[in-house]
Amino acid sequence: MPLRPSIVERLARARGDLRMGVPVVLTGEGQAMLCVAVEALSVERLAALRVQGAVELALTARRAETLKARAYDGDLARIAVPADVGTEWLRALADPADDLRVPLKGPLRSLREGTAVLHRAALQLVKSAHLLPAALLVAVPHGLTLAGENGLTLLPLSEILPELTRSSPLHDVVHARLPMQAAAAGRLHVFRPEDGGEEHYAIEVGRPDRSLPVLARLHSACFTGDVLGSLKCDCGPQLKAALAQMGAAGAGVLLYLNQEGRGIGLANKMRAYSLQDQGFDTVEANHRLGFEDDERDFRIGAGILRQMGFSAVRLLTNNPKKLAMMESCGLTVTERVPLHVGQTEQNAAYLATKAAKSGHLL
Ligand SMILES: Nc1nc2c(ncn2[C@@H]2O[C@H](COP(=O)(O)OP(=O)(O)OP(=O)(O)O)[C@@H](O)[C@H]2O)c(=O)[nH]1
Ligand SMILES: [Zn+2]
Repeated sequence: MPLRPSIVERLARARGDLRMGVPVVLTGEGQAMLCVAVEALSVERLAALRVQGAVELALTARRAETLKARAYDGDLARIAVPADVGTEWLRALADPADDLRVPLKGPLRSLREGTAVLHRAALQLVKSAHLLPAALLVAVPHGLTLAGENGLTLLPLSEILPELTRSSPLHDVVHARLPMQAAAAGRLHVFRPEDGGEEHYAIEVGRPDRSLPVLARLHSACFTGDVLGSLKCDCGPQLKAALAQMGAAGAGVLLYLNQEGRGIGLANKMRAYSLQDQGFDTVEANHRLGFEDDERDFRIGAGILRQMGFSAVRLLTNNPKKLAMMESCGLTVTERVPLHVGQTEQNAAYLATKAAKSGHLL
């Protein structure tokens, strides 16, 4: 292997850069652009970007819709950033926290000339870094030289696009016995992706027969529900009930997928909770932040199950998308096992919204 980092390694580095507010350089379609995440932007970096050229803001069409800004590129909007605005102006466009208090943010001039391919990649990158989906971009004439001279991560579009859409291979780095309250015969496997992303866990209960459909649960991390016992969702009781059911049956597999907040990360989920306190439901809150309802990659769970030798599942879920994704990844779902536990007064509206808007089965 050469010393130079591969594109997968540079992408992992770029996510770290973006979280720290360090620019990366995107190239493609004969263009080069500096890119910084708005959430991590400092006053000094904004000044340094302005020295390089005109600054543009990329927002998802979801966020643009709330801001009443034109999204000429379909799924995203490119907004011209006036020379006299500061980081606060930009942050207010990225973060809906004070939308209700300050509804008119603008006027916003959307750009329609040229291409949005680098902007699109920039938004995918900041999302994958679990930041607010808002990026600042500046076109520069010599991206390669600029990156080399300033030690910036260079990301050619042709190399990163396939990586941004594929699911990284995962490796079972370690597994060990873990007796649990719900099942004395437990075993925890830690799966680590090759792309430097989140690790995921598989909890095997008993020794499930690989030739038979296994009782399985794909559980997405919910720090608030799983650990703190939040009453706003049903995650904690679902986790407990799934393990208890596997313990009682003597066999099963629970995947604990680190896709907090349906894939947007805990900070963004807390932003969504704050919007929910302003009266928006779980889906509306995601949209106002600029995300889709559900940003999870369900292929990960299917991949882990296959790697563990399972080909058929009895899936504990109320989410039809999980069933569809299992099937499309080549796993047979022989049965959906409903998992209705943990309904509270506080989560009744949340569960009703999931049923009405996200197709959850009651
Ligand atoms: N963005 C966002 N995420 C939430 C909210 N409430 C819970 N979550 C997250 O939603 C996910 C719930 O995951 P799962 O328990 O796998 O749920 P599901 O898709 O409803 O499917 P089943 O439980 O299998 O029926 C977790 O990642 C939670 O952190 C919310 O209001 N906003
Ligand atoms: Zn939850």
